[in-house]
Amino acid sequence: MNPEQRIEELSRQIEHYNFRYYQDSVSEISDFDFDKLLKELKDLEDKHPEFRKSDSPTQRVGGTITKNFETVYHRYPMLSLDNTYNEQELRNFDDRVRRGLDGEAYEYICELKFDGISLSFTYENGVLVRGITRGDGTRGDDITNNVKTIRSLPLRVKGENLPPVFEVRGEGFMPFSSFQKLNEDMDTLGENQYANPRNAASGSFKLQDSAETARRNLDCYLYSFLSDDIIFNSHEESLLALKSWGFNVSPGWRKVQTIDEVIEYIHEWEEKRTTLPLATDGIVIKINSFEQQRELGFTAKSPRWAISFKYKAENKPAILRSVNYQVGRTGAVTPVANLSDVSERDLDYKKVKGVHLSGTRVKRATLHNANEILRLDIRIGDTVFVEKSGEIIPKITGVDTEKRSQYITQAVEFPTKCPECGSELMRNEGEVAFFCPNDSHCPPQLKGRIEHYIHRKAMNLDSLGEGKIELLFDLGLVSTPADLYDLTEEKLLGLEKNIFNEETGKTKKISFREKTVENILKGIELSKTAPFKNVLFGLGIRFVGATVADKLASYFKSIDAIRAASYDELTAVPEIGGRIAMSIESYFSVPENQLLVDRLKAAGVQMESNEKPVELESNVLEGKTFVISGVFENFDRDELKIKIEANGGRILSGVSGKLNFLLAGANMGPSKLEKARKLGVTILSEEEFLGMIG
Ligand SMILES: NC(=O)c1ccc[n+]([C@@H]2O[C@H](COP(=O)([O-])OP(=O)(O)OC[C@H]3O[C@@H](n4cnc5c(N)ncnc54)[C@H](O)[C@@H]3O)[C@@H](O)[C@H]2O)c1
Ligand SMILES: [Zn+2]
Repeated sequence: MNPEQRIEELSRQIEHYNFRYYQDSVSEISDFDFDKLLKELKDLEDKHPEFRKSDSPTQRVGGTITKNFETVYHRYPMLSLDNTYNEQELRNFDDRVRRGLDGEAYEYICELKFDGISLSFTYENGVLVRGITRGDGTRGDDITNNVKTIRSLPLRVKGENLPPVFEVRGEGFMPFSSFQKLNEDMDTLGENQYANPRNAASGSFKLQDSAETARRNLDCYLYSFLSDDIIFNSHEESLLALKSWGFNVSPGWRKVQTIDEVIEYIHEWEEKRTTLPLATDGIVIKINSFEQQRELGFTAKSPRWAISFKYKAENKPAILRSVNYQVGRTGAVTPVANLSDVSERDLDYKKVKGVHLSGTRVKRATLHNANEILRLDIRIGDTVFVEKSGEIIPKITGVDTEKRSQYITQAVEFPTKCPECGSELMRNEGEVAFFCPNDSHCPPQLKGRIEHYIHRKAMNLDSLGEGKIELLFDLGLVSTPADLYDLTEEKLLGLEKNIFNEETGKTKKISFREKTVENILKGIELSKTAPFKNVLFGLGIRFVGATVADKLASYFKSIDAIRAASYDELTAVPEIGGRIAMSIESYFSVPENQLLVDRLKAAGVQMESNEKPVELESNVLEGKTFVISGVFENFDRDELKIKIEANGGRILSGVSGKLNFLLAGANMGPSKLEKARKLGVTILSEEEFLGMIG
C-alpha cells in the first residue's frame, strides 16, 4: 500500500471510530489503539503533506453534532488537546514552548484529565442560560435541560467582577458510583451496559428525557473561564475565581515551574488517581499566563500552549487458572476467566490474591463469548496479559505463547449444557452468545425474572433489594413473582443468610428482623396498586419494555384482552411490530406463564387498566390525528392527550405521513419539527389547539 492509500485508509477508519464514539457513545477499540492510528496518520501526513486533506481527522475536532437537539454555534471555538503517552514527547513539547516564547520565563498549571465529555456553559447576568456539547468544535448540541440536572452546577452566580456574559467550560462526567448503579439497572432491564463511565456520561448527557438524565447523577468539574473582557491574567487566577464563585473546581491542580516538576506530578498521580471517585485518563498541562497563551496560539485542532499526557493502561501477565460460565438473567452464557498472579501459579486458588492492576487486585476477567476464546486461542494454564484501562472490567488482551511450552496447558472447552440447570445450550443464527433455553426452570433466569418484576420501573418494590431476593429464592420461598404474594410474617421473621460476593471476596449477612419484614410485606401489599402497564412490563416478556407495555396497556386495557389477541390484532396496534407480537404469543404459549398471570391476578395485582374511559366532550376532532411534543404552559402532556380524545381525536406516537397535527410545545426536538414540516403536517401551538376545541 502506498502512503496515499494508507492515508486514505487510516482516515476512513478513524472517522468510523469517531462517529461510533461521539455519536453512539461506543468505543470499538481502546483509546490507546485509536491514538496510535491517529499518530500514524499524522506522521504520514507530515512526511507527505501533499496528501493531507483539509478535512483530515488530524485537522478537525473529532466530535459530531446530533439531530436531536438545537444546534448552537460556539462563541469561542471548543478545541481538542494534543496528547502523548511518553515523557520524551512531553519534553519536546516543553522545547517548542520555550522556543515559542523566545526565552521568557513561564509556568505550567497541571490538572487531572477527567474522562467524560466537554461541556460549555453560558451565563448571562449571572444566570445559567445555556449548556452546549463540544460537537464539532464550531457548533454543538444545546443540552441545557440536561446540564441543569447537575446538582453541583450553580444555576445562578453572584460575585464581584462578573462580566455580564461569560462562559465556563469543564468536563461532565459520571462518577463510578452512578456508573455502577446505572449498569445494574441496564442489566436488570436486559439492555446493553456501557463499557465505561465516559461512554455512559456521553450517552446520558444526550438523552431526550431530562428526568432520566437527572436520575443518572452526573457531575461536572469546571476548568476554564472565557469572556470578551479580559479580567484575569492567568489560568491560576481564573481557577481561584471560579472556585470563589461557587463552581466545582477539582482541587488536584498545581502550579509548577519546570517540565521536571510536571513529570513529578504525573508520577504522583499515576497510582493515586485510581482512588478517585471518577475516571481520569491522564493529566493536562497548560501555560499559566494568558498573555503567553495568546503568543503561542492554536493549530486547527488544539492549543499550542497545552498538552495532555495519557496514562497507558497497565498491562500485566497473569495465569489463567480456570474458566467459569455465568448464566445471566436472559439465559446468555458468559465465560469468565479466573486468574492468579504469576507468582501464585502453584497456590491453591482459594488463597490467590490476584494480579495488582491499576490500584486493585484482579482475579477475574470476562472472556465475553465462545468466539473470543477462539480468537485469543487461550488455554488453561497459559500465561495471559490482563489490562484494565478506561473499562472497569479487566480484559485479557493476549497470550504469551512462548511460555506455553514450559507448563502443562489444557484446552478451554465451552460447555454444551447449561452449568446451572443442565439444559442443552443453543445459539441463534447470527448471534455470538450461547444461551440456556430453559427459561421457566433455570435458577439464574428465574431469579432474574423476580428482580425484573420488583424493578423501579416495574412494581418498584424497593424494600426487597439486592440480596433479599437471593435469600428468598435460595430458601425455596419465592421462585416466581406470584410467590411474593404468599409470603407472611411467620415465613419471613428470623430468616438469615450469609451471601458471599465472589468479586469482592466479602460476605454480607442478611437477616430479616421485625422492621425489615414489616417493610417487605407493606411493599408487597402496596404493589397491588401499581398500574397495569407496570405489571405488564414487570412480567419481563421479551421486547416488551416500559414504552411498549404502556402502549399495549392503553390499547387493550386488560391482560385478558392481550392474551386473547391474535398476531394480527397485536400488530394492528400502532408501533407494535411482528417481532413484539411473536414474542407475546410465544410467552402466553407457555403454561407456566399463563399460571403466573392467573396467580398474580388472584393475588389482587392490577390486571386491568383503570384509566378512566374518556368522557366525550365533543366530536370536533373526529378523524383527526395528533402527536404531542415539547413542554406546554397550561397543560401537561397527559392532560392534552385526554383533551384530544375527549373531543374525538386520536393520538399517534410518531410523526408520519398519516399525521394531521403536531401539537408543538417549547423545547421540542428540531428534527421532529423538521420532519413534520417536510411531510406537510400542520403544526399547532397550544393556543391554536385550544381555539380548535373552543
Ligand atoms: N476508542 C475510540 O473508539 C475513540 C474514538 C474517538 C476518540 N477516542 C478518544 O478520544 C480522544 C479524542 O478526544 P478529544 O478530542 O476529546 O481529546 P481528549 O479527550 O484526548 O482531550 C481533550 C478533552 O479533554 C477533556 N479534559 C478533561 N480534563 C481536562 C482539563 N483538566 N483541562 C482541559 N481539558 C480537559 C476536555 O473534554 C477536552 O475536550 C482520542 O485521543 C481517543 O483517546 C477514542
Ligand atoms: Zn439453564
